[in-house]
Amino acid sequence: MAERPPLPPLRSTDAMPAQPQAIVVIGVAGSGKSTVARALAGHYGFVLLDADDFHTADAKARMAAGIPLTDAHRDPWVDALACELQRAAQQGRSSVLAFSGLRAAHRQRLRDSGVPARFVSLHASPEVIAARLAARRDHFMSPQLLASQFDDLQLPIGEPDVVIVGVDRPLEQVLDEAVAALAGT
Ligand SMILES: Nc1ncnc2c1ncn2[C@@H]1O[C@H](COP(=O)(O)OP(=O)(O)O)[C@@H](O)[C@H]1O
Ligand SMILES: O=C(O)[C@H](O)[C@@H](O)[C@H](O)[C@H](O)COP(=O)(O)O
Repeated sequence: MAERPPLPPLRSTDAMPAQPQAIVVIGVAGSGKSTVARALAGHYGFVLLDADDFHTADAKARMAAGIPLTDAHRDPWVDALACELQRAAQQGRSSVLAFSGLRAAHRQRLRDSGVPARFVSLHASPEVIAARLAARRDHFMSPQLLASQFDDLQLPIGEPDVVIVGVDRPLEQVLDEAVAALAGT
């Protein structure tokens, strides 16, 4: 992954359970999943997993060419992510996973991994996200794919283990809200 700047420190006020668990940071491309997941992993002392690191070369080439993944492409990738959550848990480690999680069935696949999971869903308008994607460098994902990302997004309405965080504000505020929302779950 590309080098990213250091993040601001967070207050560590919330007690996290001893049983290994997963926090899954979801949202469309450019919503801030990798950035927020990295900060949360540091905050809680959890293992950081980024779903971008588990794509095949073919899948990355497809996205770089501006062709969206289909669910048939995503299915084995999500299976591999569920295995990674299990692997960390078997080692007694909790994890934070950055994962698009656009499809309800794929969120459910991670729940079905057996690792207790909570989700942080990052939301902003297409205009805000488009500006961030346009400014992002050194990433395989074509900014042209944003429209298809919103088309494929099945909002996590009625999923009680999902907290929704608006990201149209400075990162420090996004992180504070995510930590506070997770503490309330
Ligand atoms: N709250 C924020 N305010 C401004 N820029 C942000 C914020 N969160 C993330 N970014 C920037 O937006 C871009 C996309 O973030 P990234 O973490 O790569 O998103 P994703 O993993 O969801 O594709 C990056 O350049 C990142 O530095
Ligand atoms: O960081 C990003 O820009 C995105 O997460 C990007 O990497 C892509 O969206 C997924 O990895 C592919 O999966 P989906 O087609 O399910 O979004």
